[in-house]
Amino acid sequence: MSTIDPIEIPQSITITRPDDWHLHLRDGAALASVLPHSARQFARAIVMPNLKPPVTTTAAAGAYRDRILAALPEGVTFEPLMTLYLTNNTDPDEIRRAADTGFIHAVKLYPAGATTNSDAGVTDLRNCYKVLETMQEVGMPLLVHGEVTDNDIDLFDREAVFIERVMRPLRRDMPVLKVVFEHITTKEAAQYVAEAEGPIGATITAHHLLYNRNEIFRGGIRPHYYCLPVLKREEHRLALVTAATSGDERFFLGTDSAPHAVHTKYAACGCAGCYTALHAMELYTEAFAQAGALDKLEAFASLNGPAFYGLPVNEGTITLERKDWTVPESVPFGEHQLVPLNAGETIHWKMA
Ligand SMILES: NC(=O)N[C@@H](CC(=O)O)C(=O)O
Ligand SMILES: [Zn+2]
Ligand SMILES: [Zn+2]
Repeated sequence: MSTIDPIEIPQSITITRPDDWHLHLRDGAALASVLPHSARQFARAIVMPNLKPPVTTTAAAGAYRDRILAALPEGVTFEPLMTLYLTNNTDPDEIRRAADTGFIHAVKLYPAGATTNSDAGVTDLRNCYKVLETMQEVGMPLLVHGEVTDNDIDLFDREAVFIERVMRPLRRDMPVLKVVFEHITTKEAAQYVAEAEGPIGATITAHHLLYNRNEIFRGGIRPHYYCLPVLKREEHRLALVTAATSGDERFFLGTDSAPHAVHTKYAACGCAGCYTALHAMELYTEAFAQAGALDKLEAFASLNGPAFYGLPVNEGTITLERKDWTVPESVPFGEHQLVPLNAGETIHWKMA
């Protein structure tokens, strides 16, 4: 993967322990399989609520948090930062209850039908204005899967159209609401976030920093590179790399690691999602090294996210070494198997 002269790149890099600000942990036996991968690298993660059924109440989020903590291996510390799934019917009182818990850190907007397990999502954000006002009042961030779902809008344009049709009107009407534009994939989104007024941040995945849409079709159709929002053209990847390595504190790490059992990826209608929790920090380090910006990795991975969420920076550090290793072909996923991104490929950085 690396394109830079090896002598310019250090043999190792040590940074403050990072967090993952966008993660899918699933539930049950699947949760127990994937959780150690994240906990090995990250101290905390914003845990997505798109379970079946979705996590729509404070009580459900509390129970899910308990299951996550119970699934942690002996002696491993990891703090799940819980979220609620916004629906057309979310009650403003639920937001107040959530804010009072101290363990619910955000509310997630899935436009209905936009992605995996989004059927219960919001059909029209105007249904939610009372709830959004309450969120604004109590300082609860709104995390946004930013894609329109209209069938007349091209799949590759759905994020850019979302900015104009949903993001700008929303933020004009709710100027104090903290918003995270999740897993941004386009130069339009990167530019919007960099220039917008008011409290806004964005997460960027490792795969959108490393790959453009050719990767989905290289030598044949490769379902493990299919996620939503889908990988975009090279010019967009370059804009994301520029944003992530800029030092701008609005941009922070969110893997969007989204595990799906192998038989649901190799299917006539395969699921969207890339599994990167296994080697996330190695992939981000690769992306920053390729850009000659390893000095900007710590801000992106460990400092900007806590600043946005008003949480302390982690204690302790992690070290990544320049060392080749091969990503396994598959890993257990409950009673099934899961194929990680880059399965069978050589990665040039390894967590020490
Ligand atoms: N990113 C994905 O492609 N899939 C995610 C959902 C999401 O984050 O949109 C999933 O839960 O599988
Ligand atoms: Zn999403
Ligand atoms: Zn996601």
